[in-house]
Amino acid sequence: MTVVLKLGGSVVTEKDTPDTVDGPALADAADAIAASGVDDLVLVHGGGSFGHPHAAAHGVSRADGTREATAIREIHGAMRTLNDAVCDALCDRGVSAVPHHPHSAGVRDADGTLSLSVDAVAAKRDEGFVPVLHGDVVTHVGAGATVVSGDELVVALADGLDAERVGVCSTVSGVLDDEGAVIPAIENYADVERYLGGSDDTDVTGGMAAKVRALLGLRAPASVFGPDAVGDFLDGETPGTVIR
Ligand SMILES: Nc1ncnc2c1ncn2[C@@H]1O[C@H](COP(=O)(O)OP(=O)(O)OP(=O)(O)O)[C@@H](O)[C@H]1O
Ligand SMILES: C=C(C)CCOP(=O)(O)O
Repeated sequence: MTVVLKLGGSVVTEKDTPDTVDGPALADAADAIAASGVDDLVLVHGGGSFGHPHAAAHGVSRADGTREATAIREIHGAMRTLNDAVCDALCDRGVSAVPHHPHSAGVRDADGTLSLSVDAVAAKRDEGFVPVLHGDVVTHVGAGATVVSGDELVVALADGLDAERVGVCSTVSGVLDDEGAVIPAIENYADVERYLGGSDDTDVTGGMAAKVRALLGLRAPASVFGPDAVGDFLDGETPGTVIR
């Protein structure tokens, strides 16, 4: 049973300090993953204070591209640095985490549709590794290169690998209503659109609104939950908000 789990960039980084890992938060998440014993696991992490400020500085988003190789390398390089930190934290705890960089595995066509080759991800999983992907910058036909969010990768991986469970860990304990209460389940974007905003920090991919929209497109149900619930999710529980 394949499980796809995204660790939000706002969880594993200090999102208001550029290029800074949140060491204790990353350690907690890595501890929970190591303790879970889930072996068919594919991980994704977001950009946090690594990808987003560099993308914003170059005017690059999911829709606005760049043709500057230096900009592409800077954004991708920042994400590789964060990916190294995430893989290090996992390997230090005995998890066989290996990097998988979407920049070399994905492409957007002219209308923005993402194609992500999942064969190499599946092969890593089948060989007992835990592939660790990340939000990145990918070639975009007609636009140079644009940002791909970790949430889009979660959708592509979950469907491409026929995952049975999908988890998205953010700083919030779920999708919240206007009184700050966790919405238990979402089946329709229009029902919750009025509650959904962008991100509190520099975020070129859209915060919770884009997250919910992307997860509603999944075949498998997805849970959105906070950092304290990673272990519960991996133990088979459904903390936070279920999106189906
Ligand atoms: N209705 C809502 N419920 C919960 N969070 C919301 C809501 N509307 C907006 N948000 C914001 O969405 C943000 C979570 O999305 P964000 O994209 O920042 O998280 P992430 O996935 O952890 O980070 P990253 O995009 O760097 O990976 C939070 O900052 C939160 O304030
Ligand atoms: C900004 C970059 C490069 C990645 C964005 O990924 P996300 O934080 O999952 O939206």
